Amino acid sequence: MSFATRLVQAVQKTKSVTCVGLDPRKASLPAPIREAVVNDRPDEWAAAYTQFCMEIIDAVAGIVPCVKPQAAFFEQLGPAGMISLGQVVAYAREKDLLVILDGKRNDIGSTATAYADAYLGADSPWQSDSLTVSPYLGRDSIEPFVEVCEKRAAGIFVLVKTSNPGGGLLQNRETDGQTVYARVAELVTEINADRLDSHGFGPIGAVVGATYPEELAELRQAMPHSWILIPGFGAQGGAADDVKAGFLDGGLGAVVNSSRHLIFAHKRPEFADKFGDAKWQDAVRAATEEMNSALNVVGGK
Ligand SMILES: O=C(O)c1cc(=O)[nH]c(=O)n1[C@@H]1O[C@H](COP(=O)(O)O)[C@@H](O)[C@H]1O
Repeated sequence: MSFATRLVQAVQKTKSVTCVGLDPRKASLPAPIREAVVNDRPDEWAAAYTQFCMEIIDAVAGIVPCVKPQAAFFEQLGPAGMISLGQVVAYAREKDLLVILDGKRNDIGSTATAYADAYLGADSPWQSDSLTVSPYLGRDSIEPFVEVCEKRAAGIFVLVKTSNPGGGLLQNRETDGQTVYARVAELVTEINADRLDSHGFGPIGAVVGATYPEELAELRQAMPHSWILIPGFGAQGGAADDVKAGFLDGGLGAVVNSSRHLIFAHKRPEFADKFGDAKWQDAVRAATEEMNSALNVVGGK
């Protein structure tokens, strides 16, 4: 079954469009996890990240469709971090969560094939369900991912309009009367066109930030066959009303990522007193349930 169809089913089963971002950061880890690191060694931190992410996965399994491990935080720890990333991906899949690996990879076509095989291929050591991909090397750099997606029923999310304030420098540039992000969206739609599942979704999703609600509305129209991954909710200022335009009629078509606001919820004033470091897992679950409710109100399934 294609990744897009599996995402439809996961959203319907969990009645949630929340994606929990797994972005472990040393300084923000709850005390019970941090205290296990005695000698400040990368392998100790890696074990802490694995423990932290697995407990988050336990807290949210069944109430969200997917998680998004951010490779950067694991890469910071070197080889031990990469082992941790592999363990976290495997554990999430074991718990029936779809994994969007956030690596923002790409390169010239022949190297893109290696990235595609590495993260999504049949013999991939990671076995991720999907991967975030940069479009700026052009169509021939995306096609190797599409091939692997078809072979292994995987998916990709192409960066179309990112959530950061500086993204517009290139993405909002106009050439031939069209913004660069609109051209990327057109490319995504072209590639999806003859690869649709029974719900009308193709394997090529798109990333559009919650911090740009007007562009999100425009891009929802421009990419009717894409799942849209919407990061920037919570810590970056995006709120439920900002992501409303990302959903198709019926509440499908978008998943909204939040990382810091969910995984470090024990530090947020509204959860700190009730849960604190000792019950940090309960804070993750409460914050995730709160996000689910907020998104359901604005039309997410
Ligand atoms: O591809 C992404 O997930 C992504 C794209 C984007 O435009 N903006 C963005 O914030 N992200 C990622 O989404 C996560 C956001 O984290 P929080 O700001 O803590 O919710 C980080 O892992 C970012 O790398």
